Amino acid sequence: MVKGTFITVEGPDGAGKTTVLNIIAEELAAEGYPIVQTREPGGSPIAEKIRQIVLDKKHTEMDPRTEALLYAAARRQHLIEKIIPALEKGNIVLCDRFIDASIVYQGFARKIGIDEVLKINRFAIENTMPDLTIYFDIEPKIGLERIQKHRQGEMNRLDLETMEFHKMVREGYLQLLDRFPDRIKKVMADRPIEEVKTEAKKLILSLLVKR
Ligand SMILES: Nc1ncnc2c1ncn2[C@@H]1O[C@H](COP(=O)(O)OP(=O)(O)OP(=O)(O)O)[C@@H](O)[C@H]1O
Ligand SMILES: Cc1cn([C@H]2C[C@H](O)[C@@H](COP(=O)(O)O)O2)c(=O)[nH]c1=O
Repeated sequence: MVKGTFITVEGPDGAGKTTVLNIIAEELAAEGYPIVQTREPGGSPIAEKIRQIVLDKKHTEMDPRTEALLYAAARRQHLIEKIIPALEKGNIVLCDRFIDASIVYQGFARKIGIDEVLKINRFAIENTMPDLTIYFDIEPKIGLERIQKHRQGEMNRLDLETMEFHKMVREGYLQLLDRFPDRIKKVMADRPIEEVKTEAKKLILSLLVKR
């Protein structure tokens, strides 16, 4: 039986997910919570190798379905090697992106189709879904400007997509938010880091007290 709590963060590129998750993970760990922080694509040795392939700027010829399969494969390996064992031990797993990213980026923005992408992801995750997903909402222009300003050298293949693609990503997330209001909670991410962190942490703590 799974004893832990599975929490994911999602949102357009540059929304501040990683920055805020790092702070929350550190604070919760210092407060005594058993935290396992991880990310997608990646989070385990094999999945990190897949990450290098899928995000490589040189791979401009990658087919959308190949891309979707690589994300799903990385997800499967990460789940089996890291997420499920951590949940079985009763940890709180904080994961930077998960299945919603595939639904939005590959299903919606790449136009493969949400049902097609869901099918391969159901195969990958069986029935392990997050207990809570915090969606960091931001206009893509602001998110991309943040990335360009602070970490231009680290722009990956997806960051370099068209503005139209990034607008579709946000639109896709907003549709998911409407579809799964019990699981996905929105935080406005175009505010100072401290404010975004406080609101996201509140959502996490309110879930933890219920369990
Ligand atoms: N609230 C904020 N206000 C201003 N700058 C921010 C804020 N949050 C994060 N940043 C900065 O924006 C940049 C992108 O942040 P971060 O890498 O955390 O975003 P992300 O959502 O994880 O992006 P990606 O999904 O592309 O990895 C970083 O350089 C970070 O310092
Ligand atoms: C899990 C997942 C991710 N993506 C995209 C989203 C981002 O543009 C990159 C990951 O980079 P990050 O700096 O670690 O956020 O990959 C995707 O398209 N599909 C997915 O399933």
